[in-house]
Amino acid sequence: MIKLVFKYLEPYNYLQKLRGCSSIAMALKNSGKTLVFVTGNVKKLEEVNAILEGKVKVEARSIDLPEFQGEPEFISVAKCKEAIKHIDGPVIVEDTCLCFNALGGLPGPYIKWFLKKLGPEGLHRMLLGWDDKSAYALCTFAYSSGDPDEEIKVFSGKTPGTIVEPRGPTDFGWDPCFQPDGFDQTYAEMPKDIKNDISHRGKALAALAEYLLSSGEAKKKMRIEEPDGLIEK
Ligand SMILES: O=c1nc[nH]c2c1ncn2[C@H]1C[C@H](O)[C@@H](COP(=O)(O)OP(=O)(O)OP(=O)(O)O)O1
Ligand SMILES: [Mg+2]
Repeated sequence: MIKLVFKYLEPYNYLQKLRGCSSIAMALKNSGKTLVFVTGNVKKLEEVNAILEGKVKVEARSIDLPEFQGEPEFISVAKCKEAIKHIDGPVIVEDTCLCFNALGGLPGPYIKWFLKKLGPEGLHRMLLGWDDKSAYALCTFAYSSGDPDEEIKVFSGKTPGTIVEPRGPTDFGWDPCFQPDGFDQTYAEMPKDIKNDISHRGKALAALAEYLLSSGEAKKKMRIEEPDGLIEK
């Protein structure tokens, strides 16, 4: 009997659902083809490894991909097309946006440069003239099976929150100034497993894992197996 591990996606349940998803890990283990995550950001890699730990083995390749402009899906697909030039086999990349609602979604995909020049404190100050401090973090993964003729698939995760005065450790980007809705801690202050459970990245990876589990094509490419009893519908 086949069980769909990811039927719907609710906060707090992403990791629990991923934990039930060991067939992906088994498949990738047996496949000889490892899923390669191309990123130049070690903190992203840490989170991806923590979220997929024991389920999907991800091999990292540090390549500084171009910073494309445009809508998040376009950027992610463009990064993926660039990445598959360097990798033989299945590849994932992701692009992360931080979008301020008062600013029509900006900085969005350009957050990297705003963060670099202004820091988390400056990001908070950008909204001082606005009553609306709401924002959302958006993560867009793009997956290629490795076959350049095949369509690149996109998986997104979005977490709403508020831009606050920075609080907590400063080791990962804009985490200190983003407080997700329903929490009184910023991403930086909260335990890593809680962030990963509710984050833009956790949600996007849950959607990606669901696809890998349910897609016949991906299963064939990576020889994903579904042992009887592990999954049910
Ligand atoms: O969960 C996060 N919490 C806080 N900050 C974050 C997060 N995720 C990305 N960030 C930062 C990194 C970069 O300053 C910008 C996204 O830009 P983005 O192009 O996607 O990342 P990147 O260039 O560092 O790595 P990559 O080589 O995968 O493109 O936001
Ligand atoms: Mg980048």
